[in-house]
Formats: sequence, structure tokens, C-alpha cells
Amino acid sequence: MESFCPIDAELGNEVSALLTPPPPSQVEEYLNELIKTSSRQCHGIRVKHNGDLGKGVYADSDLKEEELLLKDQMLVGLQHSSNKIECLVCSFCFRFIGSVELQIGRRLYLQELGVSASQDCCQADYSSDDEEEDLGQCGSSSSGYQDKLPLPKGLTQSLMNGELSLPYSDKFSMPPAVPCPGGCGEAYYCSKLCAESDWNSSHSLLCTGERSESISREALVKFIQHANETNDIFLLAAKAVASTILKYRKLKVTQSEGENKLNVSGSPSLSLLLEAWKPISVGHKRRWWDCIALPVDVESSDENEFRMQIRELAFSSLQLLKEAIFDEECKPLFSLEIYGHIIGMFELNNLDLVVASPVEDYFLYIDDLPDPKKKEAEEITRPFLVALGDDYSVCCQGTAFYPLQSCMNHSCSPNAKAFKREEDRDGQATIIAVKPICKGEEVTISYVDEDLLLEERRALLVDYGFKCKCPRCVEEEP
Ligand SMILES: C[S@@+](CC[C@H](N)C(=O)[O-])C[C@H]1O[C@@H](n2cnc3c(N)ncnc32)[C@H](O)[C@@H]1O
Repeated sequence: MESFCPIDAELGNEVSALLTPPPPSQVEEYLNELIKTSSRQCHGIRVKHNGDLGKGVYADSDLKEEELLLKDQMLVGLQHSSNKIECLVCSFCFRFIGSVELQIGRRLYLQELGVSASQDCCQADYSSDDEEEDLGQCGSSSSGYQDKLPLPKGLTQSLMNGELSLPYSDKFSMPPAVPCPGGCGEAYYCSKLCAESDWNSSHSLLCTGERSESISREALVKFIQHANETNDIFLLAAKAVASTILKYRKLKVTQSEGENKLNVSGSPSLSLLLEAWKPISVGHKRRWWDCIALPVDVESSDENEFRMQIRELAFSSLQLLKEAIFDEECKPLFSLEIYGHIIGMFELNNLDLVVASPVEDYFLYIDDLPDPKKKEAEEITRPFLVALGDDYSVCCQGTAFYPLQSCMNHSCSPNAKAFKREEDRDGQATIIAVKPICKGEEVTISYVDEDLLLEERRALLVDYGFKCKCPRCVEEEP
């Protein structure tokens, strides 16, 4: 039987007010204002509605091939839980942090311990000004010893604590790891600014440390564990809920101070909540369990049951989140309808978050050194390379919602693409023109690999809930 969410029944009007998309003119105004903010580096584009496909991005001037169109800052993003073992990045901007030695040492150390994604792999102190290691807390030491060539005992620790430095690693310097001010020992940052920004935007509610502002740290740990064991998209949904609650509280303080009174109608708390919810309200969304594509191993006769199971999973996650960060004034945010639509929005819009690893650059640099420098350096670096194995450098991988990039519609012969250049070493989305684009033309990207055949592309686009009818698809249709 379907689980019943009492908040959906009790606050049906508030929930539907939150889920009703704002009028197109308001959406365009909000998004075009984002384009104007200088930090986004937008060039010659704007968002407007197109009757059939909802909103889209259009060229506002003639654009050249390879021109940078947009560097979009994420609204919310996360590094996949499994990837946290592979690399240490800033929990806010996703830049690599620490040092080449720390990146390599930490990865080998966790590999040796056999730490898996669902275990806590981040509970070590990497802060630059603290010499003392805190390695004892780091995961299980029971099993899963790597099949790669292990290093002599103590070497990985020497790398991690800075006793051992690798040749030429100073050419690949990274910002020192700043620990979370809340004391969770899980989040690290590239700067105090990123730590503060994350704290203020969502982490103060989602931190499991002593300074956490959640209502129950124990419940929060259970919520995080459940997400790590099932689907880490729940962690992203929690960020969206937490950031809305924190925005609501800030708006309330501003209003009570009498500054900048909001011109709002209806009950004050709903009006404030709608304002706080605005960044999410403009995203295209459907319920997660309605829009998620049926996995290939699920028979179509089992579709209803599959969708029901997804709904139940979301319900379990929501109950855990509610125990951890519930706020009576923001109660509608804890309805299953809202939770399902937030995750559905990620399903339909998110872009993979990828940041290249400086560890790869480091080993390539050593490989390119002239002899005898190369030989000397390799004598020291080779054992580490061998211990790391073929996948010696792994990029940061995650998922993020980008407010402007998510307005770009799909084409199987797109005129733009998401493409990280050499200098793009953080979690922002970079969109580049791949053809000249004329003023007024729609800017499109491909949601799937364009080199696939029509049927393969169509199968993948089912995830986004539409059948592509771009000129290429029409032409290729038998
Ligand atoms: C990332 S959003 C793109 C922006 C969207 N049009 C909006 O209004 O927010 C993806 C959704 O846009 C629609 N869409 C994008 N490209 C499309 C296309 N080529 N044909 C039909 N629908 C498309 C689909 O509903 C898809 O799930």
C-alpha cells in the first residue's frame, strides 16, 4: 500500500502554490537578471519562452564558433559519494584541494583500508596548519585490500601528513584544505569564503558536527547513511530544502527589521516561502517517480510497481530528513509532492559535474621531463603510480543543477556544448559555441552522445520525457 504523507493532505493549497510555475514573464525576468551578474560570464544570450518547448536560451548577438557563451554557477551540486574516496575537493566550488601528496596519499590510504562509498571516508584531518593526523577514525580496517602493488607501511601516511614531498609537486599547488567550521570532519573547502558560503547556503543545517543547526544530528547521520546506501540524489534534494529554509529565515529577519519590505499578498509565511523558493520554482520539473525512465531490467508489466517503489524510497528518505531539519514555518517543503518534484527537477535538468584532476597533470609532467631529471623523479614517483594502478588519477564526479544551463533545450545537431577547458578547474558549467550562432537563433546542446544512432539517441532521451523532432531526427527517420 502507498505511504501517506499527512503534509500533502494538510497543506494541499500551499504545496500547489509552490508547484505552480511562476508566469513566464517573471521567470524570464529572474533568469535574465542572473545572466547580467558579472560572475556568470554570460555572453550574448538570454532566456525566453517558446510555446512548444517551454523556455529556451537564445542568442542575443551573433556568436562565433568556440566562443564562451556561459559559465554557470550551480544552484546546488554534490560530489558522488563513491567519488569522495578518489579525490578531495572543496565541498562548495569543487576545486581540488590540499596537495598532490595529499591527493595520492589519501586515496592509497583509503584503498588500503578497503573503505567503500557508503562508509565515512572523509573523517580525517587534512587541514594544513594541523600537523596531527587523525587517521584512526577513517573507516573500516577489516577487508578489501587493494589488488594493486601495496607500498611499504607508513609511506602513504608520510605523503598525507606532509613528511614526504614528491619531486616537482610544487608546480601543481592547490589551495590548502580548510575544515568545515561546524566540526563535521566531512566537508573541506578551498578557502574560508567557500566554507562560509556553504555554511550560509545549506551546510549549517546539514552539518553533522558540533555546531550543526539541525534539530537532530543523529537523525541527520541516518538520513545521510540512507542516501549513501540508496541514491545520493537525496543529499542534493536535502541541500535544496535546506537552502530554501535558510533563505526563508533570512527574508524573515529582513522583513522584521522593516528594511526592504516584500510586496507580497496572502499569508506572510507563505509569501516569504514562495520568495525563498524562487530559484527552484523556475526549474522545469515533474514528480521523480513519474518521470524516471524505466530501467532496462524492469518489464513494462512491472512499471507501476517500480514507480511505487521509487515513491516509497523517496518517502523513507523524506521522513529521515524531516526528523533532522524540520521547520514548522517551512512545513510545505516537507511534503512528498515537493520532495518528489525537487528530485524530478534534478532528473530532467542536471548536468554531470566533472573537474579534471591535477594528479593526472602531475604524472604527465613527470613523464614529459627530459632525462636524467625524468629518471630521477620516476624513481620516487613510480611506486606510487604502480600502487594507484591504471586509474591513477580520477576526476571529481558529481551532479549539479545549473539555473541557466538547465534552460537549454536539446538538439541532436546542437550549436553549443558543455565543455571544460584547461582553465576550468571548478564545478561551474562551461558552455561553448560549436558553430557560429546568429542573433535570434536558439542555443541548443545535446543531452546525449550525438554520435549514436537515431534509435539509441531516442532510447536515452526517454529519460528526459520527450521524443526529439529536430531536423536531424526527422531526416534520419526511416
Ligand atoms: C533541461 S530542460 C530544458 C528547458 C525547458 N524547455 C524548460 O522549460 O525549462 C529539459 C526539458 O525541456 C524539454 N525539451 C528540451 N529539449 C527538447 C526537444 N528537443 N524536444 C522536446 N522537448 C524538449 C523537455 O521537456 C525536457 O525534459
